[in-house]
Amino acid sequence: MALLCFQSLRMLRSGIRCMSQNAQLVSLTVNDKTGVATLSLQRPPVNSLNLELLTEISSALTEATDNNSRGLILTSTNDGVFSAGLDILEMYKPNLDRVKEFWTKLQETWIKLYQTAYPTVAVINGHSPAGGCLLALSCEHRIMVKNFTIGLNETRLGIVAPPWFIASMVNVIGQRQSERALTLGHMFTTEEAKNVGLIDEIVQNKAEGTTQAEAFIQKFAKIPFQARSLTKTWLRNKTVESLVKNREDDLNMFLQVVTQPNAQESLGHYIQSLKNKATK
Ligand SMILES: CC/C=C\C/C=C\C/C=C\C/C=C/C(=O)SCCNC(=O)CCNC(=O)[C@H](O)C(C)(C)COP(=O)(O)OP(=O)(O)OC[C@H]1O[C@@H](n2cnc3c(N)ncnc32)[C@H](O)[C@@H]1OP(=O)(O)O
Repeated sequence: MALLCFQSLRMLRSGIRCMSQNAQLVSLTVNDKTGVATLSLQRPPVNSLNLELLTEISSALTEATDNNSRGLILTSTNDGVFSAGLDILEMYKPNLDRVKEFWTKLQETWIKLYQTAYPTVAVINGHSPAGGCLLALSCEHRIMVKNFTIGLNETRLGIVAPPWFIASMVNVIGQRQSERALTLGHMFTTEEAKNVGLIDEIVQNKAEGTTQAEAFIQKFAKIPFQARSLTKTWLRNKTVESLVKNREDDLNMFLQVVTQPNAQESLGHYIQSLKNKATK
C-alpha cells in the first residue's frame, strides 16, 4: 500500500497519470504533458493472451480513445517477453462457449488496435511469437530491443495463422518474405527482423525504446489529427473489412481447425515441451 502511494506520488510529479484503475492484467498510463498513453501488458509469467487479458487490452484501447490520447505505446512490464502469443490453454481441450468468446474477443481487439485514430508504436522489449507478433504488426511503428525473437511461428505448432494474421504480416514485409517466414514458422532475431522490415528500429533497452516511441509520435504533432486518422483508416480498411464482414465464418473456421484431433495432439505436445523446458 505504502509502495503504491509512493509510486502514485512519483508518477503524479512526473506528469504521468494512471488510467484503467480497475485493470489488473494491463496498466494504462497517460503522460499529461504529451497526451501519449502507454499500455503495458502485465500478465505473468509471459503475457499469454487469454480471454481476460484480451478483454483488458480491448477496454484500454477504448479508454485511450475516450481520453483523446495523442498516441499509444504498447509494451510489456516483463523485460524478456513482450507477449508469448495466444494462451495455448485457451485452445487445448477447449470449452466450446469459452473458446468462442475468446476468439471473438481476439477479433475485436485486433480490429480496434489495427484501426486506432491515434498513432501506435510497439516497444517490443522481449520475445514476441505468434499472437504477440500480431499485436506488434498492428501498430504503425515497431521498436525492438536487441537479442530477442519475433515472428508468426504457428506452423511449427501444427496450427495455421488465420488470414488476418497473414495480411497483417504481408502489409508490413510483403508477400514473398511473408510466404517464406510463415510456411517455415520462422522466428526472426531482432537483427533479421530489422533487415526484412518487420521492425523499424533496434534499441538497447526499453527506456531507449520508449524515448524513440515518443519521438515517433511527436512527428505527428503538426499533422491535423483527423486528416491523419482518416488516411490510416483508408489505408487499412481493406484488410480490416475482410475480417469485419466474415467474423462468423472466421470463428467457425478457427473452431474447425483447432478442434481437429491432429491440431489438439500438436498443441498437447507443444504445451508439454514448454513445461519440460521450464522445469529444466
Ligand atoms: C480462421 C482461423 C483459421 C485457422 C486458425 C486455427 C488455429 C490457429 C489459431 C491461432 C493462431 C495461434 C496463435 C498463437 O499465438 S499460438 C501461441 C504461440 N506461442 C508460442 O509458440 C510461444 C511459446 N512460448 C515460448 O516460446 C516461451 O515461453 C517464451 C519465449 C515466450 C518465453 O520463454 P521463457 O523461458 O521466459 O518462459 P517459459 O519457461 O517458456 O514459460 C513460462 C511458463 O509460461 C507457459 N507458456 C509459455 N508460452 C505460453 C503460451 N503461449 N500459452 C500458454 N502458456 C505459455 C510455459 O508453459 C511455462 O508454464 P509453466 O511450466 O506452467 O510455468
